[in-house]
Amino acid sequence: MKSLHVKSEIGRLKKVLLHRPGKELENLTPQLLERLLFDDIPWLELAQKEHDAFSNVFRDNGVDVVYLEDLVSDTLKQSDTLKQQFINQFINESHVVNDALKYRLSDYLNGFNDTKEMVLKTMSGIRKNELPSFEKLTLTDYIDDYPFATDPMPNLYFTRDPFSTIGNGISMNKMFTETRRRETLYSDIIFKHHNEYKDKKRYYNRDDLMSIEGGDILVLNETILAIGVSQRTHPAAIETLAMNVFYKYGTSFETILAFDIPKSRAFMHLDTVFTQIDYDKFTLHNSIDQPFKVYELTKHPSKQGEVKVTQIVKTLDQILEHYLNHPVMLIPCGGGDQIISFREQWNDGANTLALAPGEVIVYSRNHVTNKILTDHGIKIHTIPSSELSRGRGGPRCMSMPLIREDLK
Ligand SMILES: NC(=[NH2+])NCCC[C@H](N)C(=O)O
Repeated sequence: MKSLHVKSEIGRLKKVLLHRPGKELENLTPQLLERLLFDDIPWLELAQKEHDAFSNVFRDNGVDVVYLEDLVSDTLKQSDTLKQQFINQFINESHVVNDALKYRLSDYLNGFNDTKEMVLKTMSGIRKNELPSFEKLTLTDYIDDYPFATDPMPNLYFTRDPFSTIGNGISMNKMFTETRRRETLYSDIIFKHHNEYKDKKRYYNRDDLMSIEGGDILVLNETILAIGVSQRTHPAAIETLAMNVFYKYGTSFETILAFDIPKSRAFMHLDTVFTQIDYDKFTLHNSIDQPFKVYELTKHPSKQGEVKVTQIVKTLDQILEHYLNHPVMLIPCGGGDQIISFREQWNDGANTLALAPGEVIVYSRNHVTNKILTDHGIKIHTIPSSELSRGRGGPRCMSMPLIREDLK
């Protein structure tokens, strides 16, 4: 079996990548929330329990769960050089302001006997006052009272976004916000050096120019990708990915549908607008304006090596029916009720993760949407969500499928 294989959104899930939220959540303060893309401060202990319930749903359903922190530390344990290289890169990309602090950080991280503890420390953020022999050495130390030597990365539990499994390859995403950019250091090290994951085809790179995030990338089937043109994903990034998918690497993908969605946090990614729950059923954002502007990208029929772009303006169901070749049903979050829909959309009611066709993981708090799904014959696995939902992402955002079975 290949170590990466995802040719749909709904094929039976066999292996998934998660990150169990850690101390990075305890380094959130009201002052940092907006910049670190949170709306509230989750209580870590309960967030971890909720996350464990999430991972148990996978295990109970035959899905192999792997954790980001384990893959990274297994990779780094292979060689001291690699570990040092990772530490250096982490410090460089954390925008540490002076050399004295850089040396202290490097010593501190090298002082961990346990590589996984060291990795978790880079994720949680390092406070200046936890560095050994912290004393004021430089002008910055005297005057700058910012508490962190390196910022926490609270969004790491949204493993959907930093890289995306596409077929048997990946897109190593370039994150839109500075605060999420270092997250791809972890996936980068895995896909460069982990024995099972190294040397996979890369359709995008973290140092490419324009941003693209995994929440915007949906694998509709083995020939079609849907990608949101959002606040976070730039059209030029989609064009680069298209060139790589169509020409540079032989892949099965022939069409990319670029969905032009509103450029605002309320429509953060395409997977907050719709997710697939069955062959013919999708959830839908409660207040998206229709028709959609969608751009079809294909190999140019006459100009070798170029991408042909065709604009289509249609409703979402018309678009999906045309490309999937069968009728589809869109199920609006909250059933369209003015109050319920906004409330449940706020808690990612439309953001489901399929374990198999017609079987999805959802947040328990979105009980109205969940009931509608059940009424439509969908099997739902509910997970507790009072803390996890404060990061504004649902089950799809918190998971990156590595292997799905092909659809029949
Ligand atoms: N695929 C998703 N919709 N991810 C949601 C990520 C939420 C996260 N707080 C952010 O703003 O980046």
